[in-house]
Amino acid sequence: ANKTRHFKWEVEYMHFAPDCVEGVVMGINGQFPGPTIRARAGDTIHVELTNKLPTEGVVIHWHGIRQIGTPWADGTASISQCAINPGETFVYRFQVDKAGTYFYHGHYGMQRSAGLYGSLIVEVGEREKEPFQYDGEFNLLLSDWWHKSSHEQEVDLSSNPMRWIGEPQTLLINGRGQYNCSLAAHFSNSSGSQCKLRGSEQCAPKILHVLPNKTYRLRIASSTALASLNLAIGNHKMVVVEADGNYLEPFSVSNMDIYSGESYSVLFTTNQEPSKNYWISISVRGREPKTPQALTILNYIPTSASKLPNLPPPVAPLWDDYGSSRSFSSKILALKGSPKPPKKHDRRIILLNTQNLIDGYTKWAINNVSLVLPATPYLGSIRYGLNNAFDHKHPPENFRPDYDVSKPAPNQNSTYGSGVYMLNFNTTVDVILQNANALKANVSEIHPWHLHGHDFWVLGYGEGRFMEKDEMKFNMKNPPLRNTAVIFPYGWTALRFVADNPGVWAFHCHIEPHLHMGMGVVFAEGVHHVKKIPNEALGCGLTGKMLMNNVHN
Ligand SMILES: O=C1O[C@H]([C@@H](O)CO)C(O)=C1O
Repeated sequence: ANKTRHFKWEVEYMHFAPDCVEGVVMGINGQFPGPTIRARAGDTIHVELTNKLPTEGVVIHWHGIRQIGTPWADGTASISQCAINPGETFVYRFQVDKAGTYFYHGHYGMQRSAGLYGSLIVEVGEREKEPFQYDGEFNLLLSDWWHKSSHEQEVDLSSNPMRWIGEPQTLLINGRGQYNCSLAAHFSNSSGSQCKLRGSEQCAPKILHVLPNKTYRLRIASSTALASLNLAIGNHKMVVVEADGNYLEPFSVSNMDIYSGESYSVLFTTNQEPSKNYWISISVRGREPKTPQALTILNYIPTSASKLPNLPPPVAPLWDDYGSSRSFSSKILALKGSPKPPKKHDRRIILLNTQNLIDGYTKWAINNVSLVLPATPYLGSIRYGLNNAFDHKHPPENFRPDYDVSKPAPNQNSTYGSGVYMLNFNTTVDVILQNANALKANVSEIHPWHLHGHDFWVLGYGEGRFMEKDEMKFNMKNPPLRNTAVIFPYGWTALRFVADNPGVWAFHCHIEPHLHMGMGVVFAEGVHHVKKIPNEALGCGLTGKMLMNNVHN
């Protein structure tokens, strides 16, 4: 039988030392990361969220949950709801319809960077079975951490000239990392010192205790604000079986890339020498690494957990070895029997990603429009026909045919916009994400794009500018279903989804500072089918005024 799982949460700032340096984190019920939600497919999650932040609003997005029939519970400020004010309580009530590894996080300003995140794990329904077997499981929620507050980061990003937030000080595994020391200092020839941890500190790594000759499931999700990651387990192969809540055709790797917004399950077998322990390492990929590897230990019971591995930690592929990144991505294919994409698209939207300047402010723009979120959340304004709530100019479907994606833009200026891509209900939409050169010559960055309210099929990746003939190479046989997909430097990525979920949905770069600088678009479909939106989601902007007028009339 399906259950409703009740949670009462309070979001508040608290002192914490995620990387052994005390700072302030945004925690939930005194915990950082927030509490793990565990449920079964078909269950209803009921979170009564009270904002205990003294002076700022908050929302929580349930990343990977499609919110079918509950678009107001998607937790995106200015899109699905008004931010919850200090002292107020908002109820998130939604169904988790599909088993998988998910997480939740703040979706307002830079609150994810402030530490507002946690795991959401959906097990298969009572009478269902996973298509693989294992003896035990662990959960790794990965994130990155700065010593500057998220408020200072926001001011820095919004300044003229922009001050970039820089690379994170520390990578965190389950909210724990070590700043300025390494568990494996004895293997490095740099001056790094050996961490002195007794195990009771907030930053002490969570060790994975395993029995020999068993198979374990590792659930992994990346909530990083910026970093692209690579995970490896010393001496152990991993079999990748799930991505973003969808089963994959299993494949074996010795290390794997994980971009912000992605989740995976891998299986590994404890078939190594049991008198030793092994490293689990998280390293930076895709940006010049200035952040040391994060480490924890795979401990073979009954070997002492404090015995450090006698080999150096795994070495990740070089940060700019995109060949290795592409090769990993190309192995991700849907498990046989998974839903297949419709053969034809009804509409194809091509989205050029550029870094721009608007009056000297550094921004990211999509087809030359940098997203600014309106004061009235779109879901309410579209549902109730409040036409002045956002730009009614349709955002562009494409970009200039003579644009050279391999060079800095000849005209680096762009415009602000809050327009919406209105999708016809139940139609098939292709999105081609087109990467380009950033402001500086010879720079093009990785961007993991995340879609709310849907999974999409990843039909293919290519280099250079997308051409109509590239669709001949789309994988129509077993493309993976996902909610996040990366664009590689100077490349394109082709996605297909069916606009079958009434609501308004963000589609954006999951690098939090990039979204903050405008790197996203908004899709809306079937909004007239949306049932009564709770008033608590509407109490701001023009919908707030509408509610007040209704009371008075
Ligand atoms: O948005 C960004 O800005 C910086 C750099 O381009 C300018 O400082 C960077 O690395 C980003 O990803």
